[in-house]
Amino acid sequence: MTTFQFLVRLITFRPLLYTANALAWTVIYLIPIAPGLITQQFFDSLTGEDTLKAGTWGIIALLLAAALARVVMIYVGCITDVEFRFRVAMILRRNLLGHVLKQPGARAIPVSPGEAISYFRDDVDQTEEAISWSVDVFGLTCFAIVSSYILLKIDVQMTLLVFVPLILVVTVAQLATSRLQKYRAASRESTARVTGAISEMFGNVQAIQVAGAEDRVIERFRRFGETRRKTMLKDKLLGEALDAVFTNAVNLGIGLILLLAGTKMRGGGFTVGDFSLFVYYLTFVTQVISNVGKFMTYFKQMSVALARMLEMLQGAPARILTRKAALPLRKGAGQTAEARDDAAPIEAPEPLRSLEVTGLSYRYPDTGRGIEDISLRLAGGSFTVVTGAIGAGKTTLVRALLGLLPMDEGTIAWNGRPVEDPAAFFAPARSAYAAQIPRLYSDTLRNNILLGQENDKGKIGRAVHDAVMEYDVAHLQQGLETVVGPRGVKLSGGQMQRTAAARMLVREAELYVFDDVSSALDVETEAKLWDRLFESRGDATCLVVSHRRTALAHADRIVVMKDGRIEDEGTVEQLLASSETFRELWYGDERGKE
Ligand SMILES: Nc1ncnc2c1ncn2[C@@H]1O[C@H](COP(=O)(O)OP(=O)(O)OP(=O)(O)O)[C@@H](O)[C@H]1O
Repeated sequence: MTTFQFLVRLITFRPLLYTANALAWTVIYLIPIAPGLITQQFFDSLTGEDTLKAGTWGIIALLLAAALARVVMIYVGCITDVEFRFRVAMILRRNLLGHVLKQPGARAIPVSPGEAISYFRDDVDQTEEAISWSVDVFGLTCFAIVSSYILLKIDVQMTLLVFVPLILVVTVAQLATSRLQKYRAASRESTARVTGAISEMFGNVQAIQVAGAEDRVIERFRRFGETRRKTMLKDKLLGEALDAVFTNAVNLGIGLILLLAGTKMRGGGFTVGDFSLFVYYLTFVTQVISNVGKFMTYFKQMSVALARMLEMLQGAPARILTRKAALPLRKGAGQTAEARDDAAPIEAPEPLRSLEVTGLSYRYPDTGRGIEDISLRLAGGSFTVVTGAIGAGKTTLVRALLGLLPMDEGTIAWNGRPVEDPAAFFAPARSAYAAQIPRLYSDTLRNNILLGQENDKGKIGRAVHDAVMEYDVAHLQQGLETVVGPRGVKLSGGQMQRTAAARMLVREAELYVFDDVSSALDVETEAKLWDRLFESRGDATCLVVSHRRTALAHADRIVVMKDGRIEDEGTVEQLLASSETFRELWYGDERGKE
C-alpha cells in the first residue's frame, strides 16, 4: 500500500465526517476573501472609486459579520476536526492492537515493548496529523483559486509575482523531502531505542545491580541519548530550514509587489483599494504556502510511520490497518455479548482421552531453528515429560502445540478430532499453561494467581495447596493480599514459579502444560508438587518440560528431544538403556545435586 493509498483509505473511513470537516475548513479559508474585498471598497470609497456604496458604518458592519462568521465556523471546524482525528487515530490503534492480540502469544510483537509503545503513540499521531492537514490543503487550494481569479482580474503581472515564490517553494520542498524522510526515520528510530532502553532498564534493575553493570548501562543509555540528540537536531534543523524558505519566499514576493504597485498607482491603472486587496491576500498566501508545506512534511512523515506500523503487522496485509470496524466510544458500548463470550472460559469441555500431534514443525523465521516433524500421543490422564539439552526445542514444542507459535506444518487432534485453531482451542478449561519465565504483575498475590478468574475461595485455596505455596502464603505479611512488586520482585524465584503454577492450577483444566516450572524448586518441594498434583488431579493429563529426575521419575512416558527432533521415547528404564542423551541428562542431574 502506498502512502497515498493509505491516506485515501483513512479519509474514506468516515466519508461524511471527513466531508463535513473539509467543508467547514474550506469555508474558514474562504471567508477572508470577503474582508479583503470589503477593505478594497473602503479604500476606494476614499477616492470615490467604490462600487458598493455601503458607507463607513455599512463597511464596519460587513467586516464584523465576516469576522463573526469566521469565529462560528472555526468553532464548528474544531469540533469536526477533533471528531475525525480522534476516530482515525482510534481505528488505527484498534486495528493494530487487534492484530497484535490475534497473533500467537509468543510472536505478538516483533520489537521491544518500548518500541511498540512508540509505534502506537507517535506513528499514529503522525498519521492523524497528515490526514487532518489534508483538509486544510483542500480549503487553501480553494482560497488560492478564488483569490487568484480576483487578483488576475485586477492585474495579471502582479498576480504572477505573488505565485512565483509559491512555485519556487514547492520545488525546493520537493527536492528536500527525500532527505527529510531519511532524517525523520533516523530520529524516530533513535527515539524508539531510547524508550526501549528505559523500559529494559526498569525491567532489569535487579539484574543490572547484581552484575554491577550500572556504569555500562548508563554509558549505553548516554550513547543512545547522544545519537538521538544528533538525529533529532538534523531532523528539526531541516524542518525549520524548509519553514524559513516557505516564509521568506513569500516575503520576497511582498517586496516585489510593493515596488510594482508604486509604479502602477502612479500610472493610474491601479487603485488604493486594489493595493490593499493585494497586500491583504498576500498574508493569506503566506499561510497557503506554509500550510501546504506543512502537509507535505506530515505526508512524508506519514510514510515513515506507515512503514513502522507495517513492521508490527509482520507480513500481514496492510489493509488490516484501515479495516472498518465499530468504535464503541460511548460508555459501556464495548461490552457486547460477543466480547463477553470471547473472554468466557470454555464450559465443561469434552474430557481428554487422547491428544495426538503429527508432523509438527515450526522454524523461527530469523534463525531457521525450532522443531521438525514432531509426532507424539498423550493418553488421557497420563504424565508425559519432554526432556532434552538446552536449546533442544522443548519450549518451542509446547508453544507450537498450544498455538502460541504458528505451526509451519503438522496436525493436532483432540480425541481424534482435528484442532483447526490451536490458539483459540487450547484455553481453559481445555488446557492451562505455565510458561518457563513467570510473568507477574505489580499487584496482590491473589490477583496474580486469579488473573481475571472469579475469586472462588475454595478454588484458590486448592490451587495454592497444589502449587505447594501454603507455607509461603502463611508467612507473607499480608498473605494473598501481599503486593508482589513489579514483575514479582518481592518473591523468590521458587515462589514466582509456584505462583505461576497456582495461576495455572486455579484454572481447572483437562490438560496442564508445565514448561520447566520446577527449575528453581528444591527436590523436596518439587516432589510435593507432583505428588499433590496426582492426589488431587489424578485424572488430568500433564505435559511437563523438565530435565529433573523428580519429574522424570513420575513420568508415564518420556520424550527425549535433540536438535529440534524427537530422538527417543520411553520410560526411565528403557531410555537409560537406549538413549545416550537421556543418560547424560539423568546422571547430569545427579551430578548437579552433588
Ligand atoms: N525467539 C526465538 N527466535 C529465534 N530462535 C529461537 C527463539 N527461541 C528459541 N530459538 C531457537 O530455537 C531452538 C529451540 O529453542 P527452545 O527454546 O525451544 O529450546 P529448549 O529446549 O526449550 O531450551 P531451554 O531448555 O533452554 O529452555 C534453539 O536453537 C533456540 O536457539
